[in-house]
Amino acid sequence: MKIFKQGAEGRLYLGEYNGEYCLVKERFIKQYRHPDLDSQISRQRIKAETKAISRCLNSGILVPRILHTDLNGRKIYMEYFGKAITAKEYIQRAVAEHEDKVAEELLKNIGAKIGTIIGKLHANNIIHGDLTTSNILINPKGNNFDFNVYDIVFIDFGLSHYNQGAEGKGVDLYVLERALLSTHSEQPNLFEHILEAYRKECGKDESTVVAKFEEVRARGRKRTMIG
Ligand SMILES: Nc1ncnc2c1ncn2[C@@H]1O[C@H](COP(=O)(O)OP(=O)(O)OP(=O)(O)O)[C@@H](O)[C@H]1O
Repeated sequence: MKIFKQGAEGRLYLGEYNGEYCLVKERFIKQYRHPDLDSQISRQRIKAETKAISRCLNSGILVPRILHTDLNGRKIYMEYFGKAITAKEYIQRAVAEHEDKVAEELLKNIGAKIGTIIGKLHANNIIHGDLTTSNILINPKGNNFDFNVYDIVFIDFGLSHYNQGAEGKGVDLYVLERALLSTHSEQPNLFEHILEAYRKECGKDESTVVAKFEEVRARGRKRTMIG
């Protein structure tokens, strides 16, 4: 068993299900939590992830297929994108490996693509819950990595939920903006590129959601100032 990633919440490893090579995501038991509560949270996350993934697939949004869930074993077996890198890595490499103008164009394109997908998620009332560039995969279409030819795959739906209201969507955008500000502080235009494409895609509630996002952001600023 090859451990792929070991974090505080759980571990990822490469496994097999029904003869298919896959990624297994296992959540740890938290000793500090009451066992019943811990088991409830873990089940809730796994269910949230599988539900959101099936909603995404029905809406034509690329996500890893779920091959199997094991609620008692706290495991999800999912499709593994072996050639993919995270959007975080893509953005860092795009900037490091290209001249400014080319890099700006690549960032504009990826921002537009990401914005369109988040717009689609929200048009289908899927709130991701943890939008960061580590939770977006860039999957090359060919065998060799090409900065222009790739699919975008959203992952990590454990904190997701289904909600038609503007608040959840506004918060989703705010979480992403904060993540970009801390992870990609040298690319201040990235969020604007995302928001521009988002507005075109997210449907009839577009202006209500963006107003809500601005309200959430203003609340966040106030909190930061007060400390
Ligand atoms: N289906 C997949 N195919 C390829 N790589 C993946 C896949 N799912 C996750 N990864 C990789 O593993 C990393 C962590 O995945 P994920 O965010 O789902 O796990 P997590 O335990 O919730 O992590 P964290 O708590 O840090 O968010 C991703 O950033 C990505 O690099």
